[in-house]
Amino acid sequence: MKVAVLGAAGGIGQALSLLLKTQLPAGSELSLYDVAPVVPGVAVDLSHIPTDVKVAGFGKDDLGAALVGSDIVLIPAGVPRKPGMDRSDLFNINAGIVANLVEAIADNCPDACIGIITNPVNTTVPIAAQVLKKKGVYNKNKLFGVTTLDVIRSETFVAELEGLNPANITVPVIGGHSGTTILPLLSQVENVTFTQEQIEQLTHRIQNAGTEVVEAKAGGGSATLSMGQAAARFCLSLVKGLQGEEVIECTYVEGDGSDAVFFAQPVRLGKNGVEEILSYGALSDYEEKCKKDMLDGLKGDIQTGLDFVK
Ligand SMILES: NC(=O)C1=CN([C@@H]2O[C@H](COP(=O)(O)OP(=O)(O)OC[C@H]3O[C@@H](n4cnc5c(N)ncnc54)[C@H](O)[C@@H]3O)[C@@H](O)[C@H]2O)C=CC1
Ligand SMILES: O=C([O-])CC(=O)C(=O)O
Repeated sequence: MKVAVLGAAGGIGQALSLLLKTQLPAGSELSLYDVAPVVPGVAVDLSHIPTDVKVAGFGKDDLGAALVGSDIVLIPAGVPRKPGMDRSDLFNINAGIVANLVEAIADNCPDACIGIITNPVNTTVPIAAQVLKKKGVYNKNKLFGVTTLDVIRSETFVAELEGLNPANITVPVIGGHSGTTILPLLSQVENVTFTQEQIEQLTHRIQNAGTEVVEAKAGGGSATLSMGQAAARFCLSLVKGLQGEEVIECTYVEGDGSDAVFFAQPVRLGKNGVEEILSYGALSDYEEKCKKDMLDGLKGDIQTGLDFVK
């Protein structure tokens, strides 16, 4: 299994690469690409960890070499938020970065599964889809917006509130990855009952958890360590799927379009990427209203991405 990380020298990239170096199956290859000159050093540093995962670093002129033969490409390249910014404020810089990187993926490893981490995810995933379509290699079952951070935050916050082990909690999170488009389905958490007030407070905290980190880092960036963990979990699920196991994850994909063209929802991963888009089940009245209220915003974010690539 070959996994490429584009933006590997950044805050997320380094945390993610460390986790993959220690957790990918034996015999895997990890290919680290970044425009920052430190990237070969990150690769050398990781290569001293005694696991059977080969690491190679690629600088800015070697994107093709980094990508060739990749089964999975993860993209955390781009700029993060500062306090006072929305994720959509990152569009001007990050849209072009994602478009260029995805174009290179189309040229060098068109069959790879692609996980987009770069914000604004609601918009960068449609951009990636358009670029792949233009190149004639779009496979909707292999393009993912990584929304796993919303899932692990939900698991953590529910466990904290209820005094439970987060390992035993599952919370589906649907919609998108910014503000109210993040919709945790707290009505579906097993063996826990919340008051309406608790549901509203938890929902608000999960939707604003990115901002919580941005403000706590006070200008030093956004979530990197928890995102590294989230992306590693998602990547390892993709690996298991490609190896023939069935795994379920919530992720932002092109589905049947019944809510929006791109929508985060539970999917069954397998040898072909998405094997099946799963139903997210019945929503409570509150969740139904939250979904209805956010859909126009999500659709607008998607259209911005579709319009970016002419
Ligand atoms: N999907 C999600 O849940 C989350 C997404 N993010 C997003 O992830 C992105 C990265 O965040 P951080 O790692 O904190 O930022 P960072 O600034 O620490 O790292 C970004 C890296 O990307 C590299 N880079 C920039 N342009 C590039 C290009 N054209 N090709 C390759 N590498 C390039 C930079 O050199 C840098 O090393 C941001 O857009 C952030 O908003 C952050 C947290 C959660
Ligand atoms: O909030 C941000 O800008 C980074 C992010 O997507 C998150 O932490 O969920």
